[in-house]
Amino acid sequence: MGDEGKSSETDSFTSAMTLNQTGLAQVPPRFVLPSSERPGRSLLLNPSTTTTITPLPIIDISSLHNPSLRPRVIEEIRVACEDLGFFQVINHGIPSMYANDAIDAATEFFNLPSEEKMHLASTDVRKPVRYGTGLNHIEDKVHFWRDFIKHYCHPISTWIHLWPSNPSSYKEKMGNYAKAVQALQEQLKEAVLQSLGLKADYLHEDFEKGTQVMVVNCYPACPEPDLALGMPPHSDYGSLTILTQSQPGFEIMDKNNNWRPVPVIEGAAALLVLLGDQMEVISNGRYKSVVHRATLNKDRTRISIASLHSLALDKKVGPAPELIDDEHPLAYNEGSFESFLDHISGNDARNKVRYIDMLKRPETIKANCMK
Ligand SMILES: O=C(O)CCC(=O)C(=O)O
Ligand SMILES: [Fe+2]
Repeated sequence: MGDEGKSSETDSFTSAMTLNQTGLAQVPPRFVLPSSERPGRSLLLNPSTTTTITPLPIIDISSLHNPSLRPRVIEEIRVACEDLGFFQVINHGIPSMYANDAIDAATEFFNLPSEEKMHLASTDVRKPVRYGTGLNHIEDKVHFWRDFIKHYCHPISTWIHLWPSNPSSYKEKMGNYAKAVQALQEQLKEAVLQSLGLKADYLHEDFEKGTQVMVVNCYPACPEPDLALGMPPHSDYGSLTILTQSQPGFEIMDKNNNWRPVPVIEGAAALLVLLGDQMEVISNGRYKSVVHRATLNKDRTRISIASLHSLALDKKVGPAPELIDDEHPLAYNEGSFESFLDHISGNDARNKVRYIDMLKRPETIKANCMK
């Protein structure tokens, strides 16, 4: 790497955009991952693969409102959830302007001088607004190539005054997108529950008391994208995540442990839908939360906005009783995300322990291994 002489220079970076503008030729050593964790093994990028690549599901959900066509859409959702825990939706009713405006507001925010953003900096995962960057020492030990801001949304009226007030349009643009995504999530959650054979209003009151957190990520262009990651592999803890990305970089892991890049579909305004750990538990393991990661681009900064929807932090989530039977014995213990937070230390981004792993019943893990 030839980085020794650079360390004082790279240590002085305090923001993703600052790093971007310096035109570094090499990745500073603290971002370089051990070779086994580097990203260069995506299925589409690996010519030696013999697996047949099936396209990732894109579901047109305009017919969800049509009683006679709804079952067909629900069936498509069931297949995608069983296979990948992931799908993209089109014709979802959210004008593309909303996502574009939110991405523009995020870009303006991340372009601000770092001193301004640092007012919101924190490593406390329970903070309602939290700015962090892998490019300085907020997240010590392991550094990932991103800046991010996380903020609570649900209900927006309670939290929005805490969101950034610079750029001045941030609250309005991010707020419009957040509200639209919350409404979409409601429809998708009902469809996913129905696809499991549950009632659309299963745990309705608990979901009403749940949370929506927007995670707004900025991944600056990276001179050596094969050596680092923007976000390490993880699954989201909630029920559903809805994600939009300005550039390619998002990847999911399929059943064969292959990384599958999710391209940006030009003109389609597709939104990405990810099943989280809580949905895996509710489904008693029929569906699995999707493991995903963010890779980096050499020339372009990438923004992604992940809207994480979950049951309340203190809600003990367990499998739906309707989904436990002789063929599908109880596979998870009940447990709240709050109790998980009490058990892990430090920042989620560098913690390899997953919430779902805390909930899996040991005898089920053993039984699955023996299959
Ligand atoms: O940036 C991405 O595409 C992934 C973001 C993500 O997984 C998250 O914020 O939880
Ligand atoms: Fe995620």
